[in-house]
Amino acid sequence: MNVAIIGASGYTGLELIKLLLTHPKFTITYIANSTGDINVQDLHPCLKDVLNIEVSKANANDVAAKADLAFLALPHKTSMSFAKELLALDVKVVDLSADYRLELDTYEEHYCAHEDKDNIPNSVYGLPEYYKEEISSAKLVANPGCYPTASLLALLPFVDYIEEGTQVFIDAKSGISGAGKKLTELAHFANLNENMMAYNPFKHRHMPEIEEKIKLVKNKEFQINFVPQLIPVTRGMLISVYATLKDEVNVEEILEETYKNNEFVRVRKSAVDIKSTAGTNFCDVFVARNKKALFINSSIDNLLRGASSQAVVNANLMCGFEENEGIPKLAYVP
Ligand SMILES: NC(=O)C1=CN([C@@H]2O[C@H](COP(=O)(O)OP(=O)(O)OC[C@H]3O[C@@H](n4cnc5c(N)ncnc54)[C@H](OP(=O)(O)O)[C@@H]3O)[C@@H](O)[C@H]2O)C=CC1
Ligand SMILES: CC(=O)N[C@@H](CCC(=O)OP(=O)(O)O)C(=O)O
Repeated sequence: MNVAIIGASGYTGLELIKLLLTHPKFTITYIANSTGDINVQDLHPCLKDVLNIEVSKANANDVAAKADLAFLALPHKTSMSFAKELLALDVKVVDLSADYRLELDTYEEHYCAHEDKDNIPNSVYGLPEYYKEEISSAKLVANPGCYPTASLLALLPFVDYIEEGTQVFIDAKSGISGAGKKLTELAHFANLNENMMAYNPFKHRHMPEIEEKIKLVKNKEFQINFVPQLIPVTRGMLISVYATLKDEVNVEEILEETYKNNEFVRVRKSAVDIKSTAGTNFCDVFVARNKKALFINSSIDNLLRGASSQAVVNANLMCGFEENEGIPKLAYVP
């Protein structure tokens, strides 16, 4: 199966290149960024003597001539214009941006005017543990955001047991690669080194994504109080959910039961850490209870489970391959 990567000069684009180079069923036949006219080895010096391919200026007709499926590792808004053209040319799309993740109203409230409204109903939310069947027959998969991936995998098993009307708090910590390769004052070494800070508390665009998916999957409405924070690491994401249960239920059993047939969620017996999932597609989850107080803890690699390896899992399912083909399990430890 021939595949294209658009946005190959970015952080998630590079992760896609690395995953697809060693994938047993996919072959990279086209890679692009906004300008083209450069060899991938000059774009990413880490690929010297590993991959020798010219990077093109992104063009949908060229993608359709060379590939059956395209990964869009593009900023939101840019993605939807490419996706629209590619789908019309019968190319399957896995979109890593936010463009097809939300219902139209929610999207337009938190992002911008949508330019491809017709394809929104055809898109499937690419969280395989909850949408596997739909992903398998999809032509367009909206890969979830990194924060929603880790938060939903932690929270969804417990939604039916949380006291309605109570507050759910999500404390979310991310490595700086979550912000992409663009330079910002926040990401400046002197600002982030040996430092930590919250940003956009209760206002982040992933809060409505989490609320919307809880409603769609579990038909329950919760006020999610989401606080993202930056920590001085390159990759990794640690989520801590705090909530109140209706009853003193066996939370360990609920978690084990939910994920017993899911290869890429590991239920841990103690609090999780980010190094054990870095470099992998795993989401590690741990749960603890103090009377009716609930603590759920999850960790992922924001660039992999939060973006590129989850995108390849979705592509595997869309193409009828095994979910785990070419998906990394060995963490960058120590
Ligand atoms: N980083 C992360 O942890 C996660 C990111 N995501 C999402 O994935 C997407 C990619 O993120 P990330 O890799 O971090 O972003 P980066 O900013 O690192 O890379 C963006 C890429 O998009 C390309 N691009 C921008 N505009 C165009 C255009 N008009 N035509 C062609 N290519 C274009 C850039 O190319 P050029 O070099 O030419 O500008 C670059 O390759 C985003 O939507 C992001 O929100 C999702 C989950 C996690
Ligand atoms: C650390 C950091 O800046 N993280 C990004 C989220 C990355 C991500 O998953 O964003 P998408 O919804 O665009 O896919 C942010 O807060 O905007």
